[in-house]
Amino acid sequence: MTEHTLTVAGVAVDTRHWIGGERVASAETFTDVSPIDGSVIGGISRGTEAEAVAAVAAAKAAFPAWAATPRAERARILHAIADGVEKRIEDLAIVETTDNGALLRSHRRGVMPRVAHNFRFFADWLLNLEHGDFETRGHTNHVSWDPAGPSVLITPWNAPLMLSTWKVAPALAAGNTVVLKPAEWTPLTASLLADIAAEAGLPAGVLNIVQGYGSEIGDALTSHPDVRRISFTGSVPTAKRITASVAANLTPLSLELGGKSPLLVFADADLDLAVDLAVEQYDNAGQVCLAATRILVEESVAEEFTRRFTEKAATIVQGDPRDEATDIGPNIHERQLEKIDGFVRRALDAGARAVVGGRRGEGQYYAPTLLTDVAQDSEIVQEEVFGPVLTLQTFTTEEEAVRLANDTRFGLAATLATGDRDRAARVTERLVAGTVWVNCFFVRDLQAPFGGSRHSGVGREGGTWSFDFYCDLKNTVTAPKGWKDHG
Ligand SMILES: NC(=O)C1=CN([C@@H]2O[C@H](COP(=O)(O)OP(=O)(O)OC[C@H]3O[C@@H](n4cnc5c(N)ncnc54)[C@H](O)[C@@H]3O)[C@@H](O)[C@H]2O)C=CC1
Ligand SMILES: O=C(O)/C=C/C=C(\O)C(=O)O
Repeated sequence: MTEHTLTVAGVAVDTRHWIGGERVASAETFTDVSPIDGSVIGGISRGTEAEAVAAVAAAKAAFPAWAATPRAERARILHAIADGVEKRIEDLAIVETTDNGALLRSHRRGVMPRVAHNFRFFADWLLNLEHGDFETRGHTNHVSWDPAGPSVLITPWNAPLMLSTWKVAPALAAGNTVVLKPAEWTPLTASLLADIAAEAGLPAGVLNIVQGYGSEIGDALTSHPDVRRISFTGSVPTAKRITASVAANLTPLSLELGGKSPLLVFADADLDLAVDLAVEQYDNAGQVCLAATRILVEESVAEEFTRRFTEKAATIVQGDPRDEATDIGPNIHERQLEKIDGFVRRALDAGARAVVGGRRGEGQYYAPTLLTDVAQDSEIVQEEVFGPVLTLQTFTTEEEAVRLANDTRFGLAATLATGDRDRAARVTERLVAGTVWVNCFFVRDLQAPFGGSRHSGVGREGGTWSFDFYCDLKNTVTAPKGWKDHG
């Protein structure tokens, strides 16, 4: 324990950066606050450009040796990190919940096991890399995956360790070194990951973590000429800024951004299932990029759907995310709550009706909200709120349903509730979305491509898409003749 250690729910967390295998403190700190009750968790090193540059230098220095480390050894260390995550699931879960307010039970049973899986999955991916050689007019083509170099990974607060390790694990497996910049509202579990990685034997400089405000250190990271890959999850405005900053170096960029995804409920659907799917969109207090926040219901069942939805929504337990019985915790930050409430106020002023909720609760909690009487071109239908706010619109034909579903600038996901397979196939084909769920939601598999079209992102993550992004793919074509030993 040092003066830089915080005790968070009984867990020791270092508040400094992790650069070149050492803890580095900034002269200044920023204050980390728990959304559960607004209490101050403590001061975290407030990174400067100098520390951002030092982290890239450490990643650059460590790159040749890590890239040359045999695959089996890289995979072994990644599995050791997964072991470390599994041993510390309880610590990681309670620290994450304290920091971002998402449900403790989800962190324990779902999220942190997935964090370990991220490392195991990409370790195994590395060991099974293969693209069979193939021939062109007698010449042999051989594909190889060269590590790309230092990679900057910038991550958000809504699923901090899960979304960070989604990037860290494939980058490390591919042989890249990493500078991770966690979101300033949720800095803690990244620091624990540094401890776990060091204990697992990850060499110094292979994983570096710089804490701080994106607005202060983001450009230093993303415009750095030694950075070979950048992967970002977060908002569209920040993505645009990063895109501009990488232009000088043409640094390859992966962007996973927001959404305004539809849930289409057809009259032939199992209505109870459709209602369950709709209420699920409040999970994590609506702070999920994939959330289907626009409910589109076929006119003939809209009244009944709304009745059942309202009944079901009334049973949602909102409160302390550490309680097993809680369904929805707080929103991340006062600033975010003001943003959410602003969206709702403006929608109500414009004539929307709050069938459910429509106001702030105590502290950092926002009442689960369903708004009807909203126009397709209104702000509340077009913009990502990132809070527990859903809209409900109706349609009368399949054609209209598809048109409304596709009519935003996003294209991340879509969910269908229908009892008709042919309809599901027809509609799915016409939807602009990176993921379509039919009669289900949030069934996720790391093998699947994940990401969005239009303003929802650039590129895909998951499986081969993540792994290949962090590599310089090379095809070597060898002639059949010319070898001295063959004459
Ligand atoms: N798609 C998603 O998963 C997410 C979407 N959002 C959306 O963004 C809205 C605003 O949330 P914010 O926290 O402000 O998102 P943000 O996009 O500003 O933050 C995400 C990450 O980007 C970093 N960042 C900020 N400015 C940067 C810069 N100039 N260069 C490099 N990195 C920078 C932040 O420090 C953080 O680590 C939300 O209301 C929501 O609509 C936010 C988080 C996640
Ligand atoms: O958990 C997943 O598989 C994906 C989660 C993605 C988000 O919550 C996000 O990017 O906001």
